[in-house]
Amino acid sequence: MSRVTPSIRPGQASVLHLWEVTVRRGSTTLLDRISWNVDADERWVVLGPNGAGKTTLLQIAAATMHPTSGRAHVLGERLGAVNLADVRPRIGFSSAALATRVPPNEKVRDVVVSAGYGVIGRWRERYDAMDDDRALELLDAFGVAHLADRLYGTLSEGERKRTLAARALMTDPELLLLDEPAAGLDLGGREDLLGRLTRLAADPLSPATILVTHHVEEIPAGFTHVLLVRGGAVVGAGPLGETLTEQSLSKTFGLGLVLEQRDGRYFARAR
Ligand SMILES: Nc1ncnc2c1ncn2[C@@H]1O[C@H](COP(=O)(O)OP(=O)(O)OP(=O)(O)O)[C@@H](O)[C@H]1O
Repeated sequence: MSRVTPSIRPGQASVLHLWEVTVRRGSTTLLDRISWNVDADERWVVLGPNGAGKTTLLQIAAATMHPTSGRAHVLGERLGAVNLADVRPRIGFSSAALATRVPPNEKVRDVVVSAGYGVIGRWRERYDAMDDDRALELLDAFGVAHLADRLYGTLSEGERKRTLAARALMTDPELLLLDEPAAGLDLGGREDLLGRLTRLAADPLSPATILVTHHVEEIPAGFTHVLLVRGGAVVGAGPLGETLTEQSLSKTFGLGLVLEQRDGRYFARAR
């Protein structure tokens, strides 16, 4: 598949715009001239095998890492030209790395509400009743409001994932980043979470969303676009229906795959 041709400047609706973004660490190239644009009304899946560069890409999108070369605009701000701390509160981010940093003795409602201050773990910040109401509303949207007063450390893997997804939305972000939100969930937990993400995707008021996964089965119905990555480079990018094919998926994972689609969901197996 040919390299995606980028426009030079981000458009009006662009929330993320990468142009020839390369990330190197020593002699290793983590990302190799990635060009990619995400508009405000789009819901993207980033799909690729282990080590493809997905988490690195998400760190650029989260404004927590600079490219070694190339240009990255996040929410209209060019990385390197602005203080990244100004951009970060406008981004909701849920990841396995964050999950391990939440103190186990933190109340679930506080895990969510403390996102308003960009901190992990409630300390001396003052939150008003509206913040607490919003945190409860979001916990409810992910089906875990009944756990609001439990300690985070007592939650199951699936309950933690849902709590962190609620936290990611607490600041009403303009860009929502979900790194493997369904990893480690059982079948029921995965399907429940995907149903909630499908409803989120369908809401026109929801932020632009980027979801990283290894599995096509974890693509929520209603997501609109896919970025396929392998070896730090783009294999394909565009509307899901036309970009995610047996051929492109096989190329992304380096093996012959059969891909099936039913009711907006995808299923893959080795040929
Ligand atoms: N500081 C570093 N120095 C050298 N190589 C690195 C460094 N950080 C990451 N890498 C390598 O870069 C590649 C991309 O890593 P990344 O975590 O972005 O991949 P990923 O697609 O998220 O993988 P996974 O699906 O396994 O989580 C991996 O091969 C990783 O080992």
